Amino acid sequence: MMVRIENVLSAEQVANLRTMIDAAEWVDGNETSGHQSRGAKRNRQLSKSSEVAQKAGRIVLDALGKAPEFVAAALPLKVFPPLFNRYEGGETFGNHVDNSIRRLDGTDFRIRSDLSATLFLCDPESYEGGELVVEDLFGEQRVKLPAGDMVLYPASSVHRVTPVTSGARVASFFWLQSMVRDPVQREQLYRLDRTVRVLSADRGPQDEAVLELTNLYHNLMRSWADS
Ligand SMILES: O=C(O)CCC(=O)C(=O)O
Ligand SMILES: [Fe+2]
Repeated sequence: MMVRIENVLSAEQVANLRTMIDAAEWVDGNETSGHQSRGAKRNRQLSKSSEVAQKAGRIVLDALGKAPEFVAAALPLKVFPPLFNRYEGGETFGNHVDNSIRRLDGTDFRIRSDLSATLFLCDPESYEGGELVVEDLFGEQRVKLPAGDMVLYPASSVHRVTPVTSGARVASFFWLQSMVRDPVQREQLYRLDRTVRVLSADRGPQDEAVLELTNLYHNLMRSWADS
């Protein structure tokens, strides 16, 4: 399942983040590449150990925690500290897969990457190319979102970023482990949650059907979720 989450960051938050990160030191994006993706990747990243990256990452994490649609879709258990990337002058990230397990250097913090995410930090009109292309069995999904919006997509997918032929594409990207490992179960929970919210807005939270479906949601979570 691919999900678009709108307005994770406000325009003001995007502008503040950009001021903070644009002035920082950008290094070769292969700092965080696995063996397979190394040859495919040509971009820049904020050095993961830099203070600015860590501070900016905490701002993104904080915003994620306040984005109910993100929480409902991802059911996050552990989020890897967000990173920041930048593509310009023809830079690109060819077809690759994301590592299944990620460990934070020098710590025992480790996640299984169930979902990958890109949070866009610039307007789509400000650059050419730079589409995130995610392959699934149906074909290719092409994503290029307004600043402040993010896409969640299966970490199991082959994906790429097309060359940025003018302007610059700046984004935050990260991986997370979901409480619900199985993507089919996770999607059903998300659909049920959305339906309950629609019904609840219509009938009120005390409605008998709303109560029963809410109970069903939580009982499925009890069966399927790690916590
Ligand atoms: O820049 C993006 O949107 C995706 C980056 C990516 O796929 C990665 O770093 O593994
Ligand atoms: Fe990737």
